[in-house]
Amino acid sequence: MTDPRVSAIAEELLTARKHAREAVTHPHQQPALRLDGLVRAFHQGTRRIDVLKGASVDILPGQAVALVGPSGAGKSTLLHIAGLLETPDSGHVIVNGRDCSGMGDADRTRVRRVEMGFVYQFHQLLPEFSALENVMIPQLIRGRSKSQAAERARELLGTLGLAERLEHRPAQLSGGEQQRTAIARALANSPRLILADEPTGNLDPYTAEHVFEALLHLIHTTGVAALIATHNMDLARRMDRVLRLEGGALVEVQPLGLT
Ligand SMILES: Nc1ncnc2c1ncn2[C@@H]1O[C@H](COP(=O)(O)OP(=O)(O)OP(=O)(O)O)[C@@H](O)[C@H]1O
Repeated sequence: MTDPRVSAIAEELLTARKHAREAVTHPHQQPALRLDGLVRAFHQGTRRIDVLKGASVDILPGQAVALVGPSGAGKSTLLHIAGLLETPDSGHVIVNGRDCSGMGDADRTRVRRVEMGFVYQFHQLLPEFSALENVMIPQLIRGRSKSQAAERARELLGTLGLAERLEHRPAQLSGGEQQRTAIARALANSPRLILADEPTGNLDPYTAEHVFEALLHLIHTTGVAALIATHNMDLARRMDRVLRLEGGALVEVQPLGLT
């Protein structure tokens, strides 16, 4: 017989996914992220590579959105632009209703710190600090007190199953534990938007599954919006929406129809 706690969690997840899908058809909510007509080309010698040719999308709070496409399609380029690390040749990045296109460096950094969390394939945790400290640091930078930051870090790491690993340094954690710590760090300041580039790409399939489930659970329970680039079609089809980069544009595809 299924453990009732498992059934309750499964039901909670299904309801959250249903709401996230419904949000697509009830776009009265303000998007956490709007990409509007992004264009980006690179020049190499005399050669010009048109990577983005008018990529647009709205992502609503609580939606986990997969970003797929073949190698070289422009997924990382799009994430860098959405994360305000690069500027497009034209087009707009609108975060929680604010157009960030014309912002200077200081404002872009502030929006990144306050509104966004980043998860990369290689977690980039600070090796000399414990898991707890790694999750506290972005909060201390934001001006939270040490005790508040520690409380929030404990709560997040506990939710991710790392309550017994708080004092471990990255080298003393498994790959999956390191990546879960990185997810906790990304969520530490309660961002409105998570941007993730192959967040489970360096993990074995079993560990990847656990890390992905933890990430999905947090997206659906906190209401953060997430754009997650992945080559893993099994993971992509379990997200609320799937966007494929095709010919420099974003095309919405049906998760269940993915190959
Ligand atoms: N700084 C740069 N200078 C020149 N070309 C670049 C630069 N950055 C990216 N490109 C080119 O832009 C294209 C898109 O690269 P991008 O890394 O965004 O693709 P991707 O979809 O993330 O690929 P992958 O799945 O392999 O990570 C590639 O052809 C790449 O060579």
